Amino acid sequence: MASPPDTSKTIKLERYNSYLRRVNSTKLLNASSKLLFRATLLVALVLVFFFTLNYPPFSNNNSHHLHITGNFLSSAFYSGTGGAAWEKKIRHSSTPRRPNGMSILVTGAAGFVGSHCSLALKKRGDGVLGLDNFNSYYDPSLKRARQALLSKRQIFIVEGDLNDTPLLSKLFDVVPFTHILHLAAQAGVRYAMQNPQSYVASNIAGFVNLLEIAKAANPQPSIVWASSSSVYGLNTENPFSELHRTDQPASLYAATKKAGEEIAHTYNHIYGLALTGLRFFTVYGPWGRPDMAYFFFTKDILQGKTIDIYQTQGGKEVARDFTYIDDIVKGCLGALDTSEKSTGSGGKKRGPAQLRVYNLGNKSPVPVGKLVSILEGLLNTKAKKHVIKMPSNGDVPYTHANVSLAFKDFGYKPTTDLPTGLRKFAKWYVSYYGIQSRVKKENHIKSEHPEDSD
Ligand SMILES: O=C(O)[C@H]1O[C@H](OP(=O)(O)OP(=O)(O)OC[C@H]2O[C@@H](n3ccc(=O)[nH]c3=O)[C@H](O)[C@@H]2O)[C@H](O)[C@@H](O)[C@H]1O
Repeated sequence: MASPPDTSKTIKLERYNSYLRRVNSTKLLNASSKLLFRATLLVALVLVFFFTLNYPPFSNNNSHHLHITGNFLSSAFYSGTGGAAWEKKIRHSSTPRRPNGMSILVTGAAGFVGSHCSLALKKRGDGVLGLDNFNSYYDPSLKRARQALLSKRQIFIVEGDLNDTPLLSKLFDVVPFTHILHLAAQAGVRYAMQNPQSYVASNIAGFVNLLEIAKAANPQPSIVWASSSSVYGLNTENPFSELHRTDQPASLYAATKKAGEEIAHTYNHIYGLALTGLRFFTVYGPWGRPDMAYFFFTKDILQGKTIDIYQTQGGKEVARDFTYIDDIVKGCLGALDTSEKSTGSGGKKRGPAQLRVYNLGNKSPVPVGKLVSILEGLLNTKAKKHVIKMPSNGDVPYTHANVSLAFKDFGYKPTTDLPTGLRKFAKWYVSYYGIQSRVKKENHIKSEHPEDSD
């Protein structure tokens, strides 16, 4: 009889295998609980992130917020926006202090025209909330200084971009703005050759984004926005009237502003938004833009640097209808005051709405050579002039506004001539840049406190 097989080894092996299975299953258990623990931690962190921002996106009655919250979180995180305190500041800044006052969102509020208009609106009792991305197209410290000035007058500027849809939506959720004064833009005629995309991003994409938000808002705001004298481009009729051709822009800047006018037509036509475009003519004055000729000429003259003075290809002087900031502010307020209500609601047009375009100029073109001689007198310094043919950079030879339409509709009447306006600018300039002692001594320009200049 065959002896039974020796199973002792098999039994040992089975015991060993069962031991291994136990060990492995414990390991597996450990690994999966670790995984579970980490996932829970991650979820908890995300939740903490939501709630520390104190931002109530899910209780919002606008359903589109649900899918844009993620984007808003990123913008909120980087710009320090969101939260009850932030919303309170926004409401406080936007609340009118006069009966029937407006509640206005001013885009580009840290900019030249934006800061002046914000102060003027606040002064008469309107509620003003600013929006500005503080980009570095020119020295952002000047924008910060304007912001400080506005802040002293209880005007809050939200730091954000026109293309930040969730941010704009949020602002309209917090405040039912009656008006938008849209001045944020990529400005400058010549810079368009260096950075064309920035013009498309701000002046076209950003504008469309703002209009999308405005058309969906309830109530829809009325909108006044900055177009430009540059839309007249190669127009040769003179002075420029709103009836003249604007289909021959000479620069991409002008083309984007002209595109803005056509886009405004579309949103008025489809959604009933009331829109007014203002064609500004070379605006100058205290707190101005350092990229503009009168500003950098002043700087260069004081520093003894050579300045280029452009002539047309035919050897004629280049001229501009330089318009003083206070006149432009009056024009902006006049346009706001005569704006009718938008007619749409819930993103749908309910009837025809107002659509307007106005020139805001000075009716009095001045050659650039004359501008320089006025500055030389004010600064008591001879400029080192380099007269050259105007490069092919998008500039036009002259501008000259006919403003009779703006006069008829809201009494627009420019009152500051170039020598008077440049004197005010020079006073501000020497004070702001702290060079008053030198200029004052030599030129008897009494510096004025920057706040007095608006
Ligand atoms: O009305 C507008 O819609 C635009 O106005 C402004 O553009 P412009 O009228 O071109 O002003 P600005 O650059 O100050 O040049 C002034 C003059 O100096 C000449 N110029 C310029 C530079 C130079 O080196 N030499 C020179 O002679 C130059 O040829 C011109 O004749 C705004 O910048 C623009 O954003 C837009 O708002």
